[in-house]
Amino acid sequence: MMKNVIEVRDLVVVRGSREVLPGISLDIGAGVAGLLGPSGCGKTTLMRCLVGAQRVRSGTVEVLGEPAGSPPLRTRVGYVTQAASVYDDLTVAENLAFFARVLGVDPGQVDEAVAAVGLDDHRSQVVGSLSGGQRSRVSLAVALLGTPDVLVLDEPTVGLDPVLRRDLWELFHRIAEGGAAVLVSSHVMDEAERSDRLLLMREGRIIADGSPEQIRERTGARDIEQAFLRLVEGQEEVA
Ligand SMILES: Nc1ncnc2c1ncn2[C@@H]1O[C@H](COP(=O)(O)OP(=O)(O)OP(=O)(O)O)[C@@H](O)[C@H]1O
Repeated sequence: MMKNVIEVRDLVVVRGSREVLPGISLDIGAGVAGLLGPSGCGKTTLMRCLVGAQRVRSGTVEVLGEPAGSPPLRTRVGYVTQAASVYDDLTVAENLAFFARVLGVDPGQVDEAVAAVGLDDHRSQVVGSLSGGQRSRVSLAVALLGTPDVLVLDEPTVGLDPVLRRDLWELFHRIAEGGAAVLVSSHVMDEAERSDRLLLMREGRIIADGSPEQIRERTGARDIEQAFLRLVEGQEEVA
C-alpha cells in the first residue's frame, strides 16, 4: 500500500488566546485534495503546520516521513501563501532565476515553470506591474521549481477569472498525475468539484472527507454548498 504523503496526528494549535485547531488527525496521499471551509475556519493555520511554519501546541505532522519543515523537505515541498511572495522590482524570469539559485534547482527549470503558469508573454515584465492574478501565478511558478512531491497552495485561485481558474486546476491535476500530493484551499464551494478528494473544514475540525460525489451522496445534497450546510445543521442539532 502506498504510504501517506502527509500524516497529521492530534494536532492542536493555539493562536492568540484561541484554540484554532482543537486536535486534527488526517492522512493525505497523492492526488488533488481540496481544503474547503469558511473564512477563519483554520485552513491557513493547517497549511502552515504542513510546511513547518506554525508553532504547534501538541500533536505531530509528518511529510514524506520527515517532521514538517525539516531541511530534507526544503525542495520537496512547495508552498504558496495568500500574499504573493516575490520581488516586485525583478522581472518574472529574474524572480524565478533567483529562487532557482536559492533552492539549488537547475536554472533550466525556469522556462518550464513560467510556461506551466501561462506567463510566457510576461517573462520580461517587472512583477510590480503585473495584475494580482499574474503575481500570484509567479509565486506558484516559484513553488513548482524543483518539481516538488508536495504542493501546498493557499487560495491560489482567488481573484482569477474562470478560464484561468480552470487552467490552474488542470495544472494541479497534471502535477498530481506525476505522483505528487497537491493540497488546495479555497472558500469558494464551486471549486470543490474539481478536487479528487474533498476535506470540508469548520471551526478547526474536518467535518467531511471524501470525493465530492461521496459527500453529496452521504448528505443527499445537490451540491457541495448544500452538503456543507446540511453537515453544519446536523452538528448543531447534536450540540
Ligand atoms: N496571529 C494570530 N493571532 C491570533 N489569532 C489568529 C492569528 N492568525 C490567525 N488567527 C485566528 O485563527 C483563526 C484561523 O485563521 P486562518 O487564517 O487559519 O483561517 P482561514 O480558514 O485560512 O481563513 P481565510 O479563508 O479567511 O484565509 C481565525 O479565527 C483567525 O482570526
